[in-house]
Parts: sequence; structure tokens; C-alpha cells
Amino acid sequence: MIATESLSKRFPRVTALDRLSMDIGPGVTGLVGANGAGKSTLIKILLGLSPATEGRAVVLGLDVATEGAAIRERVGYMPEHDCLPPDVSATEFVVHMARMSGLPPTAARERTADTLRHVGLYEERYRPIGGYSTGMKQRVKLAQALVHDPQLVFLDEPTNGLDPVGRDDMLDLIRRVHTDFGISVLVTSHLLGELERTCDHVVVVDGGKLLRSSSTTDFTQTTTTLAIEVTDSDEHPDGTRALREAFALRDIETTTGGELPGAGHTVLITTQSDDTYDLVRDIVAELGLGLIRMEQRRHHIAEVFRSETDNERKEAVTHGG
Ligand SMILES: Nc1ncnc2c1ncn2[C@@H]1O[C@H](COP(=O)(O)OP(=O)(O)OP(=O)(O)O)[C@@H](O)[C@H]1O
Repeated sequence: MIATESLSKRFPRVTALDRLSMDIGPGVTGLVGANGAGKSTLIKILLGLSPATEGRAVVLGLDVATEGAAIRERVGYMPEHDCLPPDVSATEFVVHMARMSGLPPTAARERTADTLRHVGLYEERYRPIGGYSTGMKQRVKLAQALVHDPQLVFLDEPTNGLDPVGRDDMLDLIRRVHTDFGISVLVTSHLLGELERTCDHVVVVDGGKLLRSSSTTDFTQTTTTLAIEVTDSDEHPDGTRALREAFALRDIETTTGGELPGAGHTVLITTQSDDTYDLVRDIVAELGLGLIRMEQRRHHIAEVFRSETDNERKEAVTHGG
């Protein structure tokens, strides 16, 4: 869908993209990086709106340097910042955008009604946009990116300014853009964790450089930590404690699950081999407790990223950089 080769963009005082090479296939891809990492710059180059200083990029088989107009016919774009006219309704605005994309009047009106319904705007679509909440404005921006039925959409920070519930709703909507319509998505965020659930693939950029590109499941592969939760019993009113003591008798180190509510009831041990599962089962049975949960912990993208960044810092220090 998208391929870049040694793509660079230099402004007089800053290098926004630094020899970025990557391949993005169909599905939902997250482009993650801190503010200023170069995400918006990359999107503008991929749309053919801003020339690269060096390197090349191809979107849907089209060269960004020479075929920008053809790319924009096939690709929808939801910009990051508020860019909606306050005094027209969502319907008027999205119909206008559909017409700009070349749809005839009737098709533009029909597609607008369908798309606004799909993004969850109903009666309010006839009211002026100026009175909308941030969540509703984000939905209008998403609708105008989808109205001409593109093959691919670029969504720049679509969860910006939303509260946690609004953010979850937007992420679900983004997932459905792909599952319901088969449209591929490139979505940016400065929050690593939020894309874990939504994206098939994650690309991490930092200071305009590619830090990592892999499938979300590679990021969140299982760890060697086993999380165990047990019931209490009459004999052991604190089942968690009894379990930890039983492990200690066998020289197995345990910790509890952390700071989150309820995490004190989760016992964590390191798996040595497949026998560890049998051992846990036997110990729990011996104590006469019920086993509520026994599962291998998974990494969160943010943890992986944090430890990789820490390692890089350590290396930089070691090498005097
Ligand atoms: N037109 C421009 N002129 C000069 N510098 C620019 C221009 N556009 C972007 N930059 C700089 O390039 C770097 C990357 O900016 P970019 O907007 O691509 O980052 P981003 O990852 O999208 O972050 P954000 O989410 O904050 O927009 C930043 O240092 C920014 O200040």
C-alpha cells in the first residue's frame, strides 16, 4: 500500500524525516511517535502535498512526486487540526467535500447520509458545526475522509482532545472502517498504548527516524511471567499469601501484580519450562484453593518501546554519544 525509500524532509532548522524506509501493507497501521516525530510531515509527503528533500515514496503504486492528484483521488485524509467551517452543517460540508472529490450531486448526498450515519452522526448533522463537541467534530472530519469511498485513509491524531470514552468510540470506529468497508488505514498517535487494540501493524518513528516496524502481535508477544490468581478457603483465608508461602518453600520467587486495584491478588512467577504449569496446578490443589486464573503475561507496546529506548540511551552513554 505504502513504501518509502530513504525518505528525508529537511526544513532550514530541523530534519523532520531522516532516511525513512518502510513498507506498509493492507489493514490498519499505527504510526506512532512523540509530538514533532515527523508523522504529519510524512502524511503530507505521501499525499503529494509537500515534496520530499530526498528519497522516494509510492502510495497504491503511485509516485508521490509526480502523481499526487491521482493519490488524493484514492486516499482520504483526516487532518490533525480543527479545520471545519463553523457556520455550515455537517451534511452541507460533507456533501461539498464529496462534490470536490468528483461525485455527482445525487451520489454525493446519498454517500454523505450513509457516511455520517456510519460515523454516528444523526439528527445533529443538520445543525451548524460550530456548536458541535470535539468528538462530533472528529466524526465529521472522519466522514469527509471516507465519503468518496477511498482505498486508503490517513487519519492524523483522530483521538486528539477526546475523553477516554470518546477515544474508545473513535478507535472502534477506525477498526470498523477496515472491517466493514475494507478500507486500509494509516492512523497516527503520540500514545503508544492506544493503538495496540486497533492496529494490525505498528510503525514507531522518533526524530524522523524509523525506530521499529512490526505486527502488533510481535510487539505484544508473551513474556516468561505467569500470572496466577486463586480463591481463599476456610483453611487459608488469604489464599494469595498461602500460595506465595508454598512457592517460597520450593525456592520459587514470587511478586504480586503491581499497583492496580485488585493486582495484589495476582501472584507472578517466572516460567522455567512447561512443567511450571503442572507445578502450579499441584500446589493449588494441595492447598485446597480454587484456581481463578493462570496466564502468560503479554507485553504492552509501551513497555517494549520504553525498554528499547532505555537500551538505546544506555548504548549511547556507553559509546560516549
Ligand atoms: N513547514 C514547516 N517548517 C519548518 N519546520 C516544520 C514544518 N513542518 C513541520 N516542521 C518541523 O518538523 C518536525 C516534525 O513535525 P511534524 O508536524 O511532522 O511532527 P508530528 O510527529 O506530526 O508531531 P505533531 O503531532 O505535534 O504534529 C517538527 O520539529 C516541526 O517543528
